[in-house]
Amino acid sequence: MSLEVSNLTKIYGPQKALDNVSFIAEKGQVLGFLGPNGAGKSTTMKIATGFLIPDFGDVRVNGISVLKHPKQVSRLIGYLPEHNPLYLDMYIKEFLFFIGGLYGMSGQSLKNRAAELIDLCGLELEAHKRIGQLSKGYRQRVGLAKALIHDPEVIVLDEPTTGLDPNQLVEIRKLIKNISENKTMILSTHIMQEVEAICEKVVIINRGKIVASDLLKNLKSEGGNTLLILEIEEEINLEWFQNLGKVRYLGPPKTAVSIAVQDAALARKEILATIQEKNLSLVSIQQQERTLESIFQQITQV
Ligand SMILES: Nc1ncnc2c1ncn2[C@@H]1O[C@H](COP(=O)(O)OP(=O)(O)OP(=O)(O)O)[C@@H](O)[C@H]1O
Repeated sequence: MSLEVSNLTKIYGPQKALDNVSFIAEKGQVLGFLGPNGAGKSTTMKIATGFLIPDFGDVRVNGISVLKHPKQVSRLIGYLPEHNPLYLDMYIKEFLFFIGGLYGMSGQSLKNRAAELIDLCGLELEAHKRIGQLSKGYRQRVGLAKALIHDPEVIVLDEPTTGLDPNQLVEIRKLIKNISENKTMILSTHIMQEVEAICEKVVIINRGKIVASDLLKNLKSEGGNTLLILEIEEEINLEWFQNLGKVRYLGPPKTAVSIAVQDAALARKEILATIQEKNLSLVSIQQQERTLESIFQQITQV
């Protein structure tokens, strides 16, 4: 089952929060939806799950329009919103029965499904507590169980690990990876390690526009596997190093740049030759493997 986002535009007053956003998430492939704060991730997720109407564009789940058939689509999608809303006075099971009821589930099949999710989401030991008594990590697990109760084909998770401690983080990531099998999953985040650990495909949004969309492995190899960080005392003109690979300023000030290169040894020689030829003062050249984090910074920093 695919989720196809087509030409979404959303305007808030004078601000275009989304500007012609399109991408496709496909079955069996976790799609990491990345962007800095305020880029438009949650707005896209809310529209995709039928909670917000766009000014232009549509989202189709298996060809079914969320604008024309919001109820039908909501049965196909499980959504964990950024601020995971839960009923704090309810017990976990009671809450899952309540949510299942909203999807028309009842009787033994609902009981079985709730028990299955309590097990899958590692909630057994806490099952006797009210949701308000749970830690943040366990509340996230309840949010995941809630999103999965109706066994949706498409799962949309908006920053599911924000605020978790390192142990909870690893556990929840494992859980997300497990439940993603044979499903279509969109995971919105700004944590790069999370994407490296879970996702096959990456879509990067910046200031409401899609700036990259590719398989993670393609994105990482594109434009060179090594990043050279050059700092000199003078202001750098990007054109000096453009023939070596993708160059971006790291500042202001414009005295440091990152250059994504294929052949680091050759590029270093050429950089030194340019510095000598132009009589510039070298501060440092550092070499890093190109990680998703450095790609993200290169793409989303001005
Ligand atoms: N209801 C609203 N009214 C006005 N502006 C809004 C509203 N909702 C979102 N925005 C603006 O739209 C832009 C995109 O917001 P959105 O929440 O989608 O970003 P995000 O990528 O999810 O950010 P974060 O990572 O910080 O959660 C932001 O500039 C935000 O202030």
